[in-house]
Amino acid sequence: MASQKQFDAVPPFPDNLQTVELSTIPLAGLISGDTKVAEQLFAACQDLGFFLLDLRGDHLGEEIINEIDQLLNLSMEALNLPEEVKKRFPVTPGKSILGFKPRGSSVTETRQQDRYEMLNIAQDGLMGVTDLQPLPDILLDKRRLLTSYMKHGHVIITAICRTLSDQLKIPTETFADLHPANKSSGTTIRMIKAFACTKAEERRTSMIHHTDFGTITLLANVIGGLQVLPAGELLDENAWRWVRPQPGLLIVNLGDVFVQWTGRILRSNVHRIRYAPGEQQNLDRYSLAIVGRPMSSATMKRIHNLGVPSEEETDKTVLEYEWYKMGLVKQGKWEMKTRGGRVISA
Ligand SMILES: O=C(O)CCC(=O)C(=O)O
Ligand SMILES: [Fe+2]
Repeated sequence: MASQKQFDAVPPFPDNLQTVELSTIPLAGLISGDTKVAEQLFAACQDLGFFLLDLRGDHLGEEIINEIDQLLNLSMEALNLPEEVKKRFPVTPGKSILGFKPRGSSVTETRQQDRYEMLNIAQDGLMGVTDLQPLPDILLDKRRLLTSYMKHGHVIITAICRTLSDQLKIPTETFADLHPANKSSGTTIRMIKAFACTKAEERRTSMIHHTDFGTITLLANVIGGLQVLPAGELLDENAWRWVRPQPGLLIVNLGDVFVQWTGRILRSNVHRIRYAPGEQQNLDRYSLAIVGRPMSSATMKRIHNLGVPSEEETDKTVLEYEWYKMGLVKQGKWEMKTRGGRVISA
């Protein structure tokens, strides 16, 4: 998450909102393999599939906070480039999420147009697995910063993978080995701009509720807007809870691949971008994510065989499964619901 400086520059997140209680995991304890921290992380990944990662007071963590500050500023510059520039680097609908996604190209739960833009930059290009995708100069100029952040994200993802494997009592490197930085994957750095809402009718969903497809998402933002649905019904607006952004804390959540790999022990929770609350609503909201995926050739097959039988087994590769899910989502045939979170019964 960004530094205190960035938080001081915007109106405060209101105190009177219903927020979700998230576990706070210290990065230092995660990396050093502290047992209590590992247990706490595993519990959070089963109970909600969301937790906070405290980057403060750790050398690597402080470096990451500094990079996030710079990259949030870069996100603002990139997403405010003239439309004709952004249009030269577009996503390819149905084929690739790399590039700029324009505002309003998807819908929300009310079938209204979305209220966000985003840019995805591939890990593959930054790590030299493939050529870097075409990008505007202001981003090419920051290639070193983007690559460094990507590598740091990979360190965090690897540490979380090791902790989860250990807690599931399978070989430590099981999940980490499926995330090599030098093999093709759908992992991206994602920059998002959710638009200010100055009129009452604009205070609605910006990005529709969803679960993340991959394994681990690392999210940094300053202005509120993210909501999760801990329990209850999608259409019950009272069941949604706000996530309070905090300086130095990354928001981490698990995606669908971990649910499949663990026969639904780990949880991929529904979330969405609502609107920025309180006085923050007058500002555009920028968020920066590393959307972590395993290597594309990995399969979705179950890896962990304790626990209950899973009714959603599939042999598809990660890449095949992603487009399969996207296809069903487009046709409105994919039930967007929280999955996983089962207690190990063996
Ligand atoms: O920006 C946020 O708060 C959440 C973004 C998100 O959920 C996503 O990109 O999958
Ligand atoms: Fe998400």
